[in-house]
Amino acid sequence: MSDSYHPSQSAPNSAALLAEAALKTENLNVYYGDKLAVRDVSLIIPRNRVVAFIGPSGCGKSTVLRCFNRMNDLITGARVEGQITFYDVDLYGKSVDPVSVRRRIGMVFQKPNPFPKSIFENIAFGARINGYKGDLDELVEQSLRKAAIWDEVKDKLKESGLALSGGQQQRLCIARAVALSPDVILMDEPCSALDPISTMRVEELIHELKQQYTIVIVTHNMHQASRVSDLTAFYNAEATQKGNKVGYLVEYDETTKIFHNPARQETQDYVSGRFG
Ligand SMILES: Nc1ncnc2c1ncn2[C@@H]1O[C@H](COP(=O)(O)OP(=O)(O)OP(=O)(O)O)[C@@H](O)[C@H]1O
Repeated sequence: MSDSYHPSQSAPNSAALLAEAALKTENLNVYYGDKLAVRDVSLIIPRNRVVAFIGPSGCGKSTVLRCFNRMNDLITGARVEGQITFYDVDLYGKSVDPVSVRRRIGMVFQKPNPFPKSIFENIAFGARINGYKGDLDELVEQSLRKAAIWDEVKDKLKESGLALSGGQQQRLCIARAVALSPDVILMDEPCSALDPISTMRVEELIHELKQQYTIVIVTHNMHQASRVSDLTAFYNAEATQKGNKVGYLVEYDETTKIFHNPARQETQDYVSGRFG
């Protein structure tokens, strides 16, 4: 085990953690084929908090994020060891249906990916196939309002979601995730394809959404991590003897601590831009 790994620092004992644990990983290892991609991640994602994952490219941020809603199940050869619990239920337990996991733990991707359908159908479609029995008009309006895009689209609900700007498309995708009433929303670099104004809108939206949802966001933008998150997990990667790189969690704590007074020198080096 590397000198840089200190398990005690992967579980902060801070005020931000006083909320109930929504997600918890214990000694999580993720492999692609026989290659270990991330090792020994233990952390708690508290309910109704925003947690940012930061770190250099390839350190496993997206890999860990995808474990939270079993998206890695869809990648041939991907394998998880250790435990992930979602409100104390083993997320990888034999009786757990990955599709229902993804309903409760939604995901927004780097590139906005609306369905090639109307704005209305982008929201209504998922609800309908999930057997939603309520008023679809109401659901569409409420979801678009929660994603702060209702005013911009309310007069063109029949138009294609693909005709919206990139920033609007991303908020539409957030509305689509919200419409399924998830507990957690995972966001994998949700602003990296957006201009600064759209980015600001999405960041404001994250602030609003955390009243109701738990959010985990992967971001390369450290200003964004410091603006939007309550807690930050810093990952790094190191070369193994075989010459592969393996990611690990260096430090996890309140965002202000990670950015202004981290416990580890490698965190300090990264947040001050000295590497990565
Ligand atoms: N589908 C896949 N198949 C095989 N290996 C993968 C796959 N996805 C990721 N990896 C490997 O797992 C490791 C971690 O990748 P991951 O994308 O999780 O890192 P990341 O920190 O999110 O990187 P980035 O910031 O560049 O998105 C890398 O070595 C990567 O090559």
